[in-house]
Amino acid sequence: MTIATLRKLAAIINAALDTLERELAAESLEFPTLDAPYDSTAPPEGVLERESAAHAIDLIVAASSQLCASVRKPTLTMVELAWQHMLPAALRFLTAIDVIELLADVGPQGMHVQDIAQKADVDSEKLAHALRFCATYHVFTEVAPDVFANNRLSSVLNKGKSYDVLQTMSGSKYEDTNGHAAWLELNSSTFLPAAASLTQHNTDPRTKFSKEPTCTALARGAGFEGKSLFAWLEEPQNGPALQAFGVSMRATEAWETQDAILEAFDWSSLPEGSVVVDIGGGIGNIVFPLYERFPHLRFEVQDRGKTCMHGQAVWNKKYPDAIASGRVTFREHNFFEAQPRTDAAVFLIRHCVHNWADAYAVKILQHLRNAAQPSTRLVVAEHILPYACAASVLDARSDIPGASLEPVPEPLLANLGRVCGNACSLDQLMQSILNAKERTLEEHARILEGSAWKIERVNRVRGDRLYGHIVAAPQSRVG
Ligand SMILES: C[S@@+](CC[C@H](N)C(=O)[O-])C[C@H]1O[C@@H](n2cnc3c(N)ncnc32)[C@H](O)[C@@H]1O
Repeated sequence: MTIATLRKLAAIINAALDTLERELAAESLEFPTLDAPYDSTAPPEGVLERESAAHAIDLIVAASSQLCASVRKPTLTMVELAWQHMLPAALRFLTAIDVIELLADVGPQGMHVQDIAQKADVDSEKLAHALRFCATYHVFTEVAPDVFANNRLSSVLNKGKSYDVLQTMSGSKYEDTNGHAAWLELNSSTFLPAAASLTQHNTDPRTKFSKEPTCTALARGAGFEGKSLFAWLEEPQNGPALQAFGVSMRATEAWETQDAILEAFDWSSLPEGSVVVDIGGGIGNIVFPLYERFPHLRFEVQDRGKTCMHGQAVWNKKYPDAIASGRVTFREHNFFEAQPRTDAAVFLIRHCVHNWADAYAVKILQHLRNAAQPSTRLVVAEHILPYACAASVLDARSDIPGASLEPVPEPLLANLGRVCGNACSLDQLMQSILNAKERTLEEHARILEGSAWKIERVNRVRGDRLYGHIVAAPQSRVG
């Protein structure tokens, strides 16, 4: 490492800022300020979603975090990493007492902690320190000593209801939200015991090689060994967690390029009345944009019984005609049993294979293969984990259209470091709560080939380096 290497990182940041400035200036727009709430519909946000701007932002995130890791005293960085769990703990506290919605009502001048504490009936000193901790990581702005306002980051956790309405609610506050507050709640409470138990689980001779969903770090930590996460979530005492889980799936849409599902497959090429079956579709949220944009298609969402019931209620509220007209159906179906729909044009499976170790994932995919017609296509929507080193021939899989990744500038990590951090965190979460994983392209290819599907192409919507839609066609039938 030399100063010249550090300057290369700074040059990457400067060049990427030039790109952002150019793209925004072309439309007489400014970069959105960190001090104002996030509005995904504002014109600058549309520009920032475009491929070239999104890539420039990735380069800034990768280069700036690599620069910080390079220049800062290592002991300070490692101490900071050891404390990372405190941030979601503080955010959960603030979300639970609806601070974000309270601050949304007062706007940029913010509110004094004494007033927030009085309304929320909590200790003002503890509250001030939690808010300052978050503001130090750019979530909330401390506009004056002990006066805090929402900003671009904190506003993402807004549950979309006024503070006063939230105080009158007896049921889940997460219903009809963007899912981000529910995702925070789930990860900072329900899933938290997994982190504390991971080392014990991975070193105990009884459990360290387990690939079973019933013998996980979370099951050990939360005391439900012998049951799977999904079965445990359905127990009566876990009603709020199950509901938070369902709603939090909405937040997962932010992992992908906006409305990526619309470009994940050539949906318009499907004949009138074609059926798209969303396997393990949860409440059917990924179907929302497809339902709106492609009126010639019909949809079946399959999941476990309770989730289907929840999904039907969500659809009846959001699209009263959808189920009534028969264009959307829900079916309780266990994807480890024979697939009842043999007329599917597309089997869509999003964020399900990452919940299972390879042997289980192959079983799920085999059932789909056995129900496929020659024209049926499988669309697997998942992360495609890039290696942290320069991509090998195997990772690029250059024989598969769309699989290769553009090289990144030196000296960045090949997976753009922190840009890949969320996918790697999810990978670790999957391991600790389900003995499962996010997969590299090689790992995806292995389970698909093992279930007689042949990858036709990988759609990386608008150049997305982390997330892919793998389109596969049936190979010769398996048993
Ligand atoms: C991570 S969620 C993904 C939901 C949805 N596909 C999405 O992308 O938002 C996994 C889904 O698999 C469902 N699931 C788990 N086990 C299942 C099974 N044996 N049969 C059918 N669905 C199952 C869960 O209920 C959950 O809705």
